[in-house]
Amino acid sequence: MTELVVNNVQKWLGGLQILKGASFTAERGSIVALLGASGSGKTTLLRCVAGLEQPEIGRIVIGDRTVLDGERKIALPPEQRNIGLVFQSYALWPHRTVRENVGYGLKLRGVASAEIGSRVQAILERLGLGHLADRYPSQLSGGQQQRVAICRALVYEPRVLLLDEPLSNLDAKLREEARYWIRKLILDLEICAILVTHDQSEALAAADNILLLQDGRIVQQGTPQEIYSNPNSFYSADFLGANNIIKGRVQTLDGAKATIGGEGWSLPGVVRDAAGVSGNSDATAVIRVEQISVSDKAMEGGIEMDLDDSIYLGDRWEYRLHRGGLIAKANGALQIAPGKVWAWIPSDAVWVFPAQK
Ligand SMILES: Nc1ncnc2c1ncn2[C@@H]1O[C@H](COP(=O)(O)OP(=O)(O)OP(=O)(O)O)[C@@H](O)[C@H]1O
Repeated sequence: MTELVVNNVQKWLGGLQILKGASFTAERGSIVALLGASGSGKTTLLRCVAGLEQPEIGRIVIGDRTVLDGERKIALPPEQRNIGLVFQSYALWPHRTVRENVGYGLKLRGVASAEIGSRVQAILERLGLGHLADRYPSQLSGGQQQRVAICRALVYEPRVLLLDEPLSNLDAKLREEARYWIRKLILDLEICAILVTHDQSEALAAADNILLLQDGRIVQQGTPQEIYSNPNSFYSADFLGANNIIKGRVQTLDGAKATIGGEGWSLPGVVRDAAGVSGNSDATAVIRVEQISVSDKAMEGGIEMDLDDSIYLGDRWEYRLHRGGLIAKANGALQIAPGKVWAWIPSDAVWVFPAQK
């Protein structure tokens, strides 16, 4: 069931158009990640859904209620939107206990104190914080503070939970755990969550759908698998994964099949964005690092390359390779001595795009 509809949202700030017509939908029991480079408009889009910014143009529907309609001049305030908000900074009140932090919004809305008590206790128990209810934020770890911020947003029983970089203040291990339990919580509660992040691994691991933003536009949307393995532009291909970015010239072009090459090298590949790619044009190829396999034994169909170094990374080795002007990185389980090697690069993993600066 669709819980959130965002249609052609456009927003100007300081005389500049920051959002240039964003449209998407989000379903109950799912997480949508807004992913993109710094300044691409992720936070502004989230703030528009929250009601903290009023877009000049567009329509936003939460549940069955239109909360924004630029044409009809409808713009409901945040407290009438049935949303929960979690900020990067958590924004807890330092002089209020955990229980008071979580219950304060209900009190402002005139909910009876007995009901506040039971709702606050229930959500604290659910997130494993029941025993910390009387502590102050300064007496909690970063991870616990983050859970309190999420409790405070969930205690309203919102239809849509809006999370702005909620994990970025946690250390790497806690972050990995948090994205797992937050995802589970949202699916269990059968609500819908919008997660702003600039961290691709967070979006890939936590979201059902990813919206990739560039310069105020959603340039691609899809499941994590679609976005990762089927990018429609150089920006999408480059934003995700660990990549080899290779500059060359189109040597042959036959429909979507292209050969790209340079001094002493040539690779068959597929054109992913045809605009600007033609016979003999400059081009840029993207090859995910994990797509290249390397062996010190001759491989049929492999290309001969020089291995300059094997670098130990703990869970794998990183190979530094070159052939003429072609420079690439690859991974493998074994150390390989510098010298002649063979690299296997499937042609459908060589993604050819128009030349990038
Ligand atoms: N109040 C404002 N007045 C003018 N420009 C603004 C204002 N707020 C944001 N911007 C600009 O809007 C653009 C988008 O900002 P936004 O914070 O939405 O990006 P973001 O993708 O969330 O970036 P980040 O990952 O760095 O938080 C940026 O260029 C920013 O400078």
